[in-house]
Amino acid sequence: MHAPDLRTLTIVPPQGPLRGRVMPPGSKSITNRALLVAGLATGTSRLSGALKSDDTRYMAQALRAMGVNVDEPDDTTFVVTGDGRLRAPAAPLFLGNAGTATRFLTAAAALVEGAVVIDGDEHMRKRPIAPLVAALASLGVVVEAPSGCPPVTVAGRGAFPAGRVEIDGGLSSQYVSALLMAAACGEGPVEIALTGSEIGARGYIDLTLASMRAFGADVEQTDAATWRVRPTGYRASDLLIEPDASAATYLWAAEVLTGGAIDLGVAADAFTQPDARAYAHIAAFPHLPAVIDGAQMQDAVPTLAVLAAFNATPVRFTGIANLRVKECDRVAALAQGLCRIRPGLGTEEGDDLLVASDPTLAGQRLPAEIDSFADHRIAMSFALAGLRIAGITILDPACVGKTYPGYWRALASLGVRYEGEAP
Ligand SMILES: O=C(O)C1=C[C@@H](OP(=O)(O)O)[C@@H](O)[C@H](O)C1
Ligand SMILES: C=C(OP(=O)(O)O)C(=O)O
Repeated sequence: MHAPDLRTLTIVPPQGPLRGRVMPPGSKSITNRALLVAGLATGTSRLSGALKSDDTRYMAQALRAMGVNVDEPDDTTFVVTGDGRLRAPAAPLFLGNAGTATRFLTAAAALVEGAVVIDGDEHMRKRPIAPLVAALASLGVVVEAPSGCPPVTVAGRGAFPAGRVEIDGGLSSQYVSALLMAAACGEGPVEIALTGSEIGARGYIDLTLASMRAFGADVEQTDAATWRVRPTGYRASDLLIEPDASAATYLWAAEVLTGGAIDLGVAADAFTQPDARAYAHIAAFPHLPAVIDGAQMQDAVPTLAVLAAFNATPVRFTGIANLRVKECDRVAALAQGLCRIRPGLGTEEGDDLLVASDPTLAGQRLPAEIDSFADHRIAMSFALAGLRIAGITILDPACVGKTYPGYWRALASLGVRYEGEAP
């Protein structure tokens, strides 16, 4: 019943607390970083605990198309063998709606000798990449993206130019991560400096630095907004990838919403990913703070916003302007979904989201069709509302395959049923 090819999924609220053990899949962010840097290394790297999902499949396929050998001996392992070079792919690299793969490979394409076209689906084609393109061009890379979004064409000349590059990471920290990772394969040292406003997602830069260092890169922060990357290239390495913190937020929220006990097999403070910061808020439920700054836990905002609907008091989400350029406009999608459940439950105020909150929602039957906008996080977070409200239907439930293909099965393993499914 919870097969991912269904067009809609209506959740039956469980009768009691959810209990059991569910391990979230491997981190998307770390898997796609590790795949890239392992692909740039010389030798064989074994990545275990990895995520297998749409986003990581696109990265793996793109690397294969550029001559890297990527084997998949089991459901959670990639074995990557490279020779320190990327070759020109025969066809455009299609990366679906994987922001990490698209941004990271745009910078890495400069390492190819020849043309690389980086493209994605209709959603990716609306996600801005102009700041990264401008930064690469300023270093002398021949690159263009006429619409400011993919497709991007890079005419690589086999090396990443040395020098200093400035980048505005305000719209996406992935631009900065992309430059950092490619820079280790520079012709000489590369200095990467942030301009513009402070980037929201510093934690993702830390993840990038950790992945680079795990594969032998030499990168140092020279001041609050500048990194210097030495031209070491990468050394093949084995890596155990931690579970995905963003995926964990749904399980933490399911636990507090149902008063249950879900063992994730990993403590909240063991994560190195930014979204693990959401745990402290989730653990405070139903007393979430009046204002949550989502900047440092961006992908957890949909989870927190749906949880906030059941909170004792209203919650305002700030620092979330760049949620408008994720897989969909998440600020608008969250407001719309919340209002489908009950008019006025979610309101956009500028770029803030105000969740009115109403603990009496729990236990009611409020049939609502939630448009996922092809966004895995919208689908997964509104499923949480379905744990306490009868009649919540998620449209396009298969979109969870972007980062958590086993999500519906994971909830089912905890005792959640879907309408039409035998009890
Ligand atoms: O670097 C990463 O792995 C990510 C950075 C964040 O995106 P932005 O930097 O575009 O905000 C986050 O939303 C995305 O899911 C993963
Ligand atoms: C924003 C996300 O993904 P990406 O930018 O990697 O496509 C996400 O997974 O929530």
